[in-house]
Amino acid sequence: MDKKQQDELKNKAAIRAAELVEPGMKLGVGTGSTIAFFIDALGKRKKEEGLDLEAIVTTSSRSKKQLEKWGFTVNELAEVDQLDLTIDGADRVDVNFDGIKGGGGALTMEKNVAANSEKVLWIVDESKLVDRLSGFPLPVEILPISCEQNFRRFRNDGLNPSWRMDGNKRFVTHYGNYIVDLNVDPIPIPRGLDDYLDKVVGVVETGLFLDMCDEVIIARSDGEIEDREK
Ligand SMILES: O=C(CO)[C@H](O)[C@H](O)COP(=O)(O)O
Repeated sequence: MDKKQQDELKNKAAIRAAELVEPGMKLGVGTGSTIAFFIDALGKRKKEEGLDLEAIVTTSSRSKKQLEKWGFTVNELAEVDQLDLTIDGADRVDVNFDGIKGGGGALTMEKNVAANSEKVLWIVDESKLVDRLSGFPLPVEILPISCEQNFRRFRNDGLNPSWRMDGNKRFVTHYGNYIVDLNVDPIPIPRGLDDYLDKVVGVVETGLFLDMCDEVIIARSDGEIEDREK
């Protein structure tokens, strides 16, 4: 599938997801190229139908800017008690609705927003669907203070780490941290790896999103849009 076809699929799935947003909702909005299509579809609903939301929270300055361009007022998560629905993309989704996220480096915000949402919906094209989490490095956000020690620890523990780069410099997250991508493919026991990473002092968050997603909208290459609920 070339990029143009993949973008068409992302756009189709994004339009379907935007139809599920109800007036008055408190909505979480993720980050990425699929979500950029979703924000445009949501913005069109605002323009054409006057769609009004009680609150909208997002997970990157990129998405925030795009939402504001469509006239939405963006709230901070801390100002909102509980979100009704969060719509986001994903890098990989397995048969249990567990996923890898953080390809765009926004995993910490994305996980915080998802964790404070009644329902989480991911929109993906079918290339992201896998039986077991595989085919995409696992992003881990780490504090700069102990980053060298933690990088060595991951290497010694066989997790094949690589630094996320931005040109010839290390990529820096919204919170001023680094991202290490772990090249474990497939991830044999996602819960076990998440528990291990959770115990490493200096790990801020991982791109393993386990037991968080409730629904996935999948755009298939045959043109069909599939809506799977857990
Ligand atoms: O987790 C993410 C950003 O941190 C994105 O949701 C994920 O990378 C999917 O991106 P795209 O829609 O561009 O394929």
